[in-house]
Amino acid sequence: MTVRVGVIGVGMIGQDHIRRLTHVLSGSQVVAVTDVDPTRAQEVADGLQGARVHATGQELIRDDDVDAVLVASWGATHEEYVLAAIEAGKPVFCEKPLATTEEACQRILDAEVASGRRLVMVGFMRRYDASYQGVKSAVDDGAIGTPLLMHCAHRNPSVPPYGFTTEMMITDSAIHEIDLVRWMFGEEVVAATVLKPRRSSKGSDDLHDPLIVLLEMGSGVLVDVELSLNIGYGYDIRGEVVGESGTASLAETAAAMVKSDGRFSGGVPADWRERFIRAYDVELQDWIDAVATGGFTGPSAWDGYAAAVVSDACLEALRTGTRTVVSQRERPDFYTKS
Ligand SMILES: NC(=O)c1ccc[n+]([C@@H]2O[C@H](COP(=O)([O-])OP(=O)(O)OC[C@H]3O[C@@H](n4cnc5c(N)ncnc54)[C@H](O)[C@@H]3O)[C@@H](O)[C@H]2O)c1
Ligand SMILES: O[C@H]1[C@H](O)[C@@H](O)[C@H](O)[C@@H](O)[C@H]1O
Repeated sequence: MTVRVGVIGVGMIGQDHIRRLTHVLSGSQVVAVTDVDPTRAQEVADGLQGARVHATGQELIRDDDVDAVLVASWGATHEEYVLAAIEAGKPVFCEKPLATTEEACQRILDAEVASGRRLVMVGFMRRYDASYQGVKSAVDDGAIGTPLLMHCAHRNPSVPPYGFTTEMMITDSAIHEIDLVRWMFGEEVVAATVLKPRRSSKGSDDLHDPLIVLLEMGSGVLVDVELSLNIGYGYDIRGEVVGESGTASLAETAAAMVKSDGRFSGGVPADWRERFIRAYDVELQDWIDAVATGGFTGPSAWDGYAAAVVSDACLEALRTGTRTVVSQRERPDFYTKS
């Protein structure tokens, strides 16, 4: 079966996912697109054979020729589309974040549980990255002993000078590490603290960049996350778990290390598209395969909700400057198979 996909939001990642669905992966075809920028939607459709443009996301979801929906619009718009896809009984891949508040994620959970079918997958692609999987294997196998700490760095070369707020450093960027550590350690974050170091002059005046986020896991594992969103030199994602008897770190990602003239050098990825290109491929193929067989896979709406609860606690910690306890609702049995 070829899964006929409709894409809502055809900006950077929407177009990148369309490229992989069309030219890299198997079993799917992009048959419809929409965007609040109709010119952009038309340009993207023109590059696809026979894809139609819908005026709205709601209209695209109702299209009988669309089997499954991919949401890649701005975070705050995800909720309405995910809810509409659930109502239409169609599988939906939603880019992170699932929604930008705990309340919005709760509405999605309630709707999916009421529908009786697992329809939502959230785009937390780092779980599909070979290097993160290697670190997780070392943790799970006991190769480094009981885990005690994790150090993370999330460095973007730059973010747009307008529109990217300090809060988005949490909701849009740190949300990756929030999901990642829940997956890495198989437990929940119970408290969060956000520290504001000296501000970089490279970001916009109202952006407090960098930030340090401290996440306390239920077992006592402490995670520190450096968020530097105007680091300049490239897209650099780092992670190291410290255990009682060893450490496990993400490897450098350069394809080659060149040694010459008494020096060594290697490339740093330009952006997330380059760094996680394989992870996105594996993640979306996994989704397409699950949709084709009527199953479900990957990070669930519960994972999206759990990350949003922590992200909300981080925002509170950012506002108040204090350690903030995370409390989540009881996990419905519906999500125990994740
Ligand atoms: N997993 C990842 O690593 C990753 C990487 C980049 C972006 N993202 C996520 O993907 C989403 C899009 O990010 P982006 O970088 O592509 O942004 P972008 O601004 O490049 O693209 C977003 C597109 O959505 C459109 N849009 C906005 N509101 C809409 C609405 N209500 N209906 C239809 N279209 C709408 C915009 O016009 C734009 O074309 C965000 O949620 C972001 O967090 C995830
Ligand atoms: O939306 C992007 C994307 O999620 C990237 O993976 C992340 O590194 C950026 O910080 C964020 O702004």
